[in-house]
Amino acid sequence: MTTERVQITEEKLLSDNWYVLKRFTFNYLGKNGKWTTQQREAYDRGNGATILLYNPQADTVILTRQFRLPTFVNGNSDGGPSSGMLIETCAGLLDNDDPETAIRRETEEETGYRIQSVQKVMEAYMSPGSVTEKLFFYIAEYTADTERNAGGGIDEEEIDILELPFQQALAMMKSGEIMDGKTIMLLQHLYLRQLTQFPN
Ligand SMILES: Nc1nc2c(ncn2[C@@H]2O[C@H](COP(=O)(O)OP(=O)(O)O[C@H]3O[C@H](CO)[C@@H](O)[C@H](O)[C@@H]3O)[C@@H](O)[C@H]2O)c(=O)[nH]1
Ligand SMILES: [Mg+2]
Repeated sequence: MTTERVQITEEKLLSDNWYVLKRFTFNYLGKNGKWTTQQREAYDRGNGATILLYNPQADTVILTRQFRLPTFVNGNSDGGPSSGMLIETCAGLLDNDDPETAIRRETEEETGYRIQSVQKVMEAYMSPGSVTEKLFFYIAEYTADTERNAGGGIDEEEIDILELPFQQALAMMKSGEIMDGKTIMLLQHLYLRQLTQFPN
């Protein structure tokens, strides 16, 4: 890939053991008008989608909880039973689907809910210094009558489904019990929407 300011000159595969880690060498035109040669590593897991399920009548949300190894090795471990467990909005990789198809699939696999209409909230790069992934954010309503199966994930996944009062989820964000970026973004989005009649 080449633009007026950036020319990628080499792409070296460092690992494709699971997802793909590459080292890029590129020429970069600085603000001072000089070209430098630089290197950066980038981890490519494809793009993803995430969703907050909200029941407006009951004022509750559906979140998930699962073991996340990277958090376990970076402070999320008190040695107790919740070591490495992270509370998150339902999320998954697109796996060649468009974002809306992917989030419907993931919602059913992980939470069991077969949702009707989904609303797009935003798109965001979540870790732009090292991870290529762009995440597509959604919100959808569910009710006690929404069709559902057991959920819990596929293959080796062990995903707990949490139905929480929205106010409790907000309090857990403030107390540090919820520390996942995408989850905080969606909870804050819903909070702002309620507070300000922010357009959907
Ligand atoms: N064996 C093996 N499995 C892996 C590895 N890395 C990931 N997996 C598994 O691959 C599956 C991918 O599940 P998805 O539901 O598609 O993705 P996700 O891990 O939930 O990712 C979503 O959440 C991330 C964390 O917040 C997001 O970063 C990402 O965007 C995505 O939306 C998970 O079961 C995960 O454990 C690996 O190195 N080895
Ligand atoms: Mg997932």
